Amino acid sequence: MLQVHNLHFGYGKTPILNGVSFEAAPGQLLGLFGPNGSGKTTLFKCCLKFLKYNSGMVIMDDMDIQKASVAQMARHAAYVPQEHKPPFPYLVREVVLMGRTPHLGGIFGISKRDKAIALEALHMLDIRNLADRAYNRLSGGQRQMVLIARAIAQETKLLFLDEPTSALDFSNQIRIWKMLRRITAQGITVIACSHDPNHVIWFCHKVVVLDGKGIVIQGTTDEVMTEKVLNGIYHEICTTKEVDGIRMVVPRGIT
Ligand SMILES: Nc1ncnc2c1ncn2[C@@H]1O[C@H](COP(=O)(O)OP(=O)(O)OP(=O)(O)O)[C@@H](O)[C@H]1O
Repeated sequence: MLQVHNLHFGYGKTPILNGVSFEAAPGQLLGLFGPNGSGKTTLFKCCLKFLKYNSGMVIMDDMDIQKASVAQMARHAAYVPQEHKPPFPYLVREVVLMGRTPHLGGIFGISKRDKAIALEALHMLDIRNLADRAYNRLSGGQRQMVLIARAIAQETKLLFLDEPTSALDFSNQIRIWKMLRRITAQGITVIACSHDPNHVIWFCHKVVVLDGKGIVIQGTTDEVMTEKVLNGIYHEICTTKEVDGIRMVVPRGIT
């Protein structure tokens, strides 16, 4: 569970998050939505203690993150950044195994169980075939899936994903969003940024919309992802349609 109370943060004198408050319950997939530069990554970084917020409170389960050590944070939350390219040619299975670091047991180091969990995460993402490839020689989309596998292997109750399918083909996008929905059914809380309103409508339970100053609106996906709200964000270019019972956003005026 994640609770954010009245969070304030700015870069220097430029405020980005003004009194941000929201909650993501166990088993919820929460979408973080808003135009470029609206503060989504900044909010993630504040929640993960990569940035020090000016005031407010972030609670993970029962833990106030201000009082948490790095090791405690890593046992509570996994993070998939937008982009990550390490300089060393680690193998994919080594990168995924790094997700186990917060759980490694002292002198015993990596156990058979850790290896099995990492392997299972590769299976879940359907990328076992990449296990012995050098991570820094993969395509952007392949790297994105490896990072998601690493986060799954970390076995945390909270997952933060920054545009998790931005580099993926259509089929992999849908596969990954479905998988995120499946893991929420196990009680995991997933918070994911997305620029695709359809992904938010189809897969998220709740959504928080940011605008570079704070929250514009939040609520269930049906309440928030309306034509009116989307046209406010994207300057009147959206229309919503229903196809086979599935609601979708399409751009106006492209024919
Ligand atoms: N280190 C920094 N120093 C100063 N300003 C920053 C810094 N990082 C981000 N910003 C600014 O803060 C604002 C929010 O950026 P952020 O990356 O959080 O937005 P975002 O919603 O994640 O954007 P995108 O969808 O484009 O990834 C932007 O105006 C950005 O230029």
